[in-house]
Parts: sequence; structure tokens; C-alpha cells
Amino acid sequence: MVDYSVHGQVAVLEVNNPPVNAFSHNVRVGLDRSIDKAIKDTNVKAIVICGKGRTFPAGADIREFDQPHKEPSLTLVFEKLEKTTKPVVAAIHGTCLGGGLECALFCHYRIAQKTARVGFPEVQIGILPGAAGTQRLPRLTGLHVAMDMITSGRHIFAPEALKYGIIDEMFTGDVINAGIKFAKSVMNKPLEDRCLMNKTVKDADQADQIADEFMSLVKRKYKGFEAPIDCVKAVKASATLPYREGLKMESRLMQKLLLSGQSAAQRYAFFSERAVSRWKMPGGNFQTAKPLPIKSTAVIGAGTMGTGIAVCLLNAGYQVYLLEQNQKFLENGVKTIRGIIEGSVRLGKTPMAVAQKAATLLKPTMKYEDLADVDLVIEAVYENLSLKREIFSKLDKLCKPTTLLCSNTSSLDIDRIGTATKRGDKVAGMHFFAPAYYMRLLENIYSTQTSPTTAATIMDVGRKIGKVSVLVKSCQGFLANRMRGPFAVEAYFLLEEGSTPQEVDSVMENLGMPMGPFKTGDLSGLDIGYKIQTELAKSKGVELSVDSKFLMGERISTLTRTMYDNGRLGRKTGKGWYRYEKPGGKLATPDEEEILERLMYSCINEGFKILEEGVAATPEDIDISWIYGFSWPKYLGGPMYYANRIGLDKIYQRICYYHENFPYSSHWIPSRLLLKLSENKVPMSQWCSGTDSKL
Ligand SMILES: CCCCCCCC/C=C\C/C=C/C(=O)SCCNC(=O)CCNC(=O)[C@H](O)C(C)(C)COP(=O)(O)OP(=O)(O)OC[C@H]1O[C@@H](n2cnc3c(N)ncnc32)[C@H](O)[C@@H]1OP(=O)(O)O
Repeated sequence: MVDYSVHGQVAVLEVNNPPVNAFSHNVRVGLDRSIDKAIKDTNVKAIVICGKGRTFPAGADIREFDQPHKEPSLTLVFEKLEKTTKPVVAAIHGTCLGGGLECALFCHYRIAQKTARVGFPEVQIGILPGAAGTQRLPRLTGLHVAMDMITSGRHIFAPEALKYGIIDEMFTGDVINAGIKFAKSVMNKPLEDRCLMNKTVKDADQADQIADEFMSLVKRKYKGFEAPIDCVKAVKASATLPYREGLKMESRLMQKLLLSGQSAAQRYAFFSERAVSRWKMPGGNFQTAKPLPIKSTAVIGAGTMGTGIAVCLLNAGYQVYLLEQNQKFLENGVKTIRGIIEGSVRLGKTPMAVAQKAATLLKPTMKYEDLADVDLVIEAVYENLSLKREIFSKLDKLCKPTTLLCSNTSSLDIDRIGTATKRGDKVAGMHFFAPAYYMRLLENIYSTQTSPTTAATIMDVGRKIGKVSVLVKSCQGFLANRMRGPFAVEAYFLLEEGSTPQEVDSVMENLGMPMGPFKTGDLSGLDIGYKIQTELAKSKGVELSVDSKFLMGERISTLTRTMYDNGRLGRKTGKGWYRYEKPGGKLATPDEEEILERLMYSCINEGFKILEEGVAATPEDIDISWIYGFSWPKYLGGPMYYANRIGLDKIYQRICYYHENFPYSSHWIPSRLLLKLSENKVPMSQWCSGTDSKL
């Protein structure tokens, strides 16, 4: 777990625990023994700590947080480093994160490869840097930088770390050689001044002011999350309390956070995000299918979605043909793309070099023939099946035989789009969420004809453009919108029964969603729901009228049509739900519990049906889709995780209750899978893909 070698007078301790050299129990034991050995060896005059393979240790082993803690603790091991009279050098490459950075902060010196990243991402899994990180980083950087890094969890590259004094030097080339060379250069220098516990925090006199500033920032920016608040408290203690007292405070807050439900949910989300990349579908999976190489791409449609998708592809270095049918739309699209990329450069989110390259990769065109040789086409025109089939048929005839043809449709059947071509195996859905350049979720959809190679390729493209991708089977609405359907419909019904948009929104916002369904509707545009409803009716051969309350025996809301007819389309027309006059309802206003249950339990029920039908392979696919597609708060772990927390039997009973009361809404027909799991009291660890997180 720790490889020990001596090079002249320098002992090298190389942590060897692939893939990320996490400090699991065995590593702590190994490091502890290696430190003792190096200290005892009178020939050794200096010590280098580094990581084998791709990285310096990337932190404590998160999987161990659910198990009883085993000694030695990280702090106990690290303290030996600071106490020794031999200089200790952390030679950093890859990602030096969390407990890894804490280890480096106990060393007397830190050097890093130029491309290395350092950071304290603990806040993202609902805890804080609990091996003295909150007390030691401020002693190096001052409170302001430490507060920023610890409350945001952001990683910084070596040049920025050098600027803040977190590292002493940057190097290029081999880690061990650089570590030994540096260790030799500091071999006989005094060490007192290199021990962080002896230092004071330079801006300690501004502790109150800085802590207040960050407290109000984190309360606003990370509303509902507990860890950022405790991070501020712990970092402030580095300036207001003696070192040992600060450590005690850090430890108390850490224990509290570790035991909180939020941290367990955030750790579940961490592993789920990785689990969804291990996709499977009939005939193949992430291990058996290999992605095809994709270099050039095309996006059809330069509207909001098309331009957003083009930005994602351009930023990742793909050539993009942007196709529109008329010159004005095309010019507007190009202007929008430039605007988004320039804005991102101004905010420091996109490096100038990437933006400059993107400009050369964009090829606006009005000719379909220009798309003949591209490797991947993503169609992003409006939701109309005949139009999409027409486009796919045209593309099929003119594109080279290997070109993959994908649709950004949010609801239309991929099988019916695929049958417009003679290459159904190369047709799939790539459903982006608005704004496409910002939202992290990419919902990839396979039809009955899509090949595993096509699925592997679009999952790979998703990864390369920085999305969290899930793979699901085609069905009405796919995973995300199908599950969101009952949520939206119930919200409308609640209004018809006397609730206000503000009441419904505030219940969901209190749960932790950044916006309730009506504010979200105003943002996305209320015409979308109307068009989906009309298309659905059309596909069933039904003409809806202004007061249609049923579609094929299923209750529908008249409000969708009312809003549309009145031009209340949301933010884009300046009026939507938030300038809507409350219709005079006769029913009593439902209480908050009913709002929450009707919105959440209806879509949780749909989630179980999605699992039952194999549309999504695992609950993690569903939870990750909600986290990254609908900004579901990570600290609740996703709706399926949330359901498990509440208890499947309670959820099942309430679903039965609503089914009895609302027999015309098929989304209340209880899922058979939910019944089976709740009846048999099956723990979630047995119906998820198997994160080790406590479930
Ligand atoms: C009462 C109990 C008392 C307990 C006392 C505990 C005291 C704790 C003391 C100290 C606090 C210190 C806390 C920490 O250090 S928390 C961990 C901080 N570090 C992180 O959060 C880093 C998380 N990892 C990442 O961000 C990335 O993995 C990466 C940037 C390091 C590498 O990214 P990439 O190359 O994209 O690889 P993957 O993300 O796919 O990861 C590969 C593989 O490795 C698993 N993994 C990654 N990090 C960890 C980890 N820290 N612990 C365990 N496993 C980790 C990851 O899950 C992947 O595996 P897979 O899920 O099987 O695919």
C-alpha cells in the first residue's frame, strides 16, 4: 500500500492504492510504518511523499465513511510528519485533494507538477476537511483564500496554488526525481518556520468580517446545504482559537456532519454519478461495446437548444457544422454561440485558447450536402415527428454510411424516428437540458434498433463534452420527462383545486429545489407543455378543445391550453404563472404535505415503473438525471434515494390513497415493483447497482 525505497540519503514513500491512492485503512497503516522506518533510519536525512500511478492521494477513502472508524486516524499519522526533525517534501502530481492535501500541509515543503490540481472537495460530499485542513490552510493562505477554497470545494491548478503559497515550487518531469532533488536542496535547513501549527493566520484581525461575508454567500449560493456553513465556522476558528482548540472545533463539526443525513445522501450521489457510466442495454454494455471515433459533427437547428449543443461540442474541440434553413436564423445562431462563449471567457470559465479554437471549428451552413462526411449529426429542430422523420430520411440518403444520426427530442419515440432511415442501428436520442451549455445532464436514448456501438459512442461524446450521461430505453418522455410528467400534471391539478402557484412553488423550494414547477415553467416556456399535449393527442387521433378535461379517459388540465391561448408563455412573453390571476377554486386549498406528496410520490411511482420496464437500468440513473437535469438537491440524494429514506411502504400506501381519489390519472396506478419491494422490505442496497454508501 506504501512502497518504501531509499535513494542515497532520501527515503521515498510512494502511496500505492489505485485508482486514486485514497487513504484507506491499509494505506494509513502502511504510511504510519514507513514514516517510523524513515525516522529511525539514521542514514535517511530527508523524506519524500508521493503517489504511484496517476495521482498524489486524492483524499480519504469515502467508502470507509460508512464503516466504524479504524485507527490510526489520518491526523495521528500526519502529525508524525510535522514532528520529525528530517525535512519532509510532498511531491505532487495529478490531483492532491482532501486528505491528500491535508497530508501535504503536514509536510515541511510542497512541490507540484505544473498540471497538478489541489483542493478541498469535502464540502461536495457534505463534510469538511477534517484532518486539520480547516486549521492549516488558512495559516498558509490567509482566511479569504481558505474560506473560498473550502466552502466551494473547487480545485486549483499548480500556478494558482503557487501564487497563494500552498506550494513552494513547480516542476516538470518525473515526480520521484523532482522530489529527491528538492529534498537534497533543503536537507540541512531549520524546520521550525516550516511547521504550519506554529504559524498564525495573517488576516486574523478581519476574521469576523470575512466569516460574515462567506456565511451570507454560502447561505445564498448553497441554500439548504449544512456543510458550507460548518466549513465557515471551522475556518474562522483557525483565526480566533489556538491551534489545538481549533482542531477540537473542526473535529466536533466533522462528527456532526458525518452523522447527518445530508452527507450520506451526497456520498450516494458521488458514487451514483460514477455508476451511471457503467451502462448496459440489450446486447451490450460499457465493457463490451467500443465507441467509434468522432471528429466532425453537425447540429441541425440554430435555436436555443441547437446553439447550446453546438457550444458544448465546440468547447470540447469538435468541428461543428451548424445548419439552418434561412440566412437570418443562421446568423442569429452564430451570434448566440459567440455570445455564450465570450461570456464564458469573461467569467473565467472558458480559457481564451479554447474560445479561439472554437471559432475556427464552427462551420455555419444552409446546405445539407455539407453534412455528408460528418461522424455525428444532432438534430435540434422543434418537436414535430413528421418534420424529424423527413430530416432523418434526408440525412440517411446523403450522409456517409457510418454517420450516427441523433435527435435532441425530449419526448418523441426514437424507434419512429429511426424507421425513417435504413440505418436504425445508428440512430439514437441525445437529449440535452436547457440551457444545454450549462446543465450537466445528457440523457442518451436507445431504440429497439440502436446498436451498443452507437450507445457507447454517444456515451463517450457525453463524457468528452463534460456531461453526466445516463443511457435509457426509448419510451414516451424517456426517463426524465416521463418522471417529471406526473410532477407537472399534479401541479396543474392542484391549481385547479384551489392552490396558488406560489404555494406549490414554495413547498418544493422548501424541500430544496432551486425553483418550484411554476417558476421553472415560466423559465422554459409554457408553450412546450401545450405542444407536447397537442402532439400526443394528435398521435392518438384526438382533436383537443379548449375545455377538454380528458384525453383517452385520462384526466388532463385545461390550464395548459388556457395559458397558451392567452399568450402567457412565461418569462419570454413577460407573463406566465407569476402574473396569472388565481382562478376561483371551489375546493379547499390542499395542505403542504399533500402538495409535496402529490408532486413527489406521483413521479416516484413513475420512477419505479421506469425501473420495472427497464427504461432505466438502475435507480442511480434516475437519481443522477434529477440531480443534473432538474437540479434536485444532492443532499437529498435523488427521488429514488429520497423514497427509500421515507420508506417504500409509506410511499406505496399514499400512492394507493391517491389512486382511489384520482382514478382518472393513470400515473397513480401503483407500480408493481414498488409493491413487491415494499411488501418484501427489500433494502435499497439490493435494488440499486451497488454503491457502498449507507442506504
Ligand atoms: C465517526 C467516524 C470517524 C471517521 C473519521 C474520518 C476522518 C476523516 C478525516 C479527514 C477528512 C478527509 C476527508 C477526505 O479526504 S474526503 C475525500 C476528498 N476527496 C475527494 O472528494 C475526491 C473525490 N474524487 C474525485 O474527485 C475524482 O475521483 C478524482 C478527481 C480524484 C479522479 O477523477 P477521475 O479520474 O474522473 O476518476 P473517477 O472519479 O471516475 O474515480 C475513479 C474511481 O475512484 C473512486 N474514488 C475516487 N475518489 C475516491 C475516494 N476519495 N474514496 C474512494 N473512492 C474514490 C471512484 O469512485 C471511482 O471508482 P468507481 O466508483 O468504482 O468508478
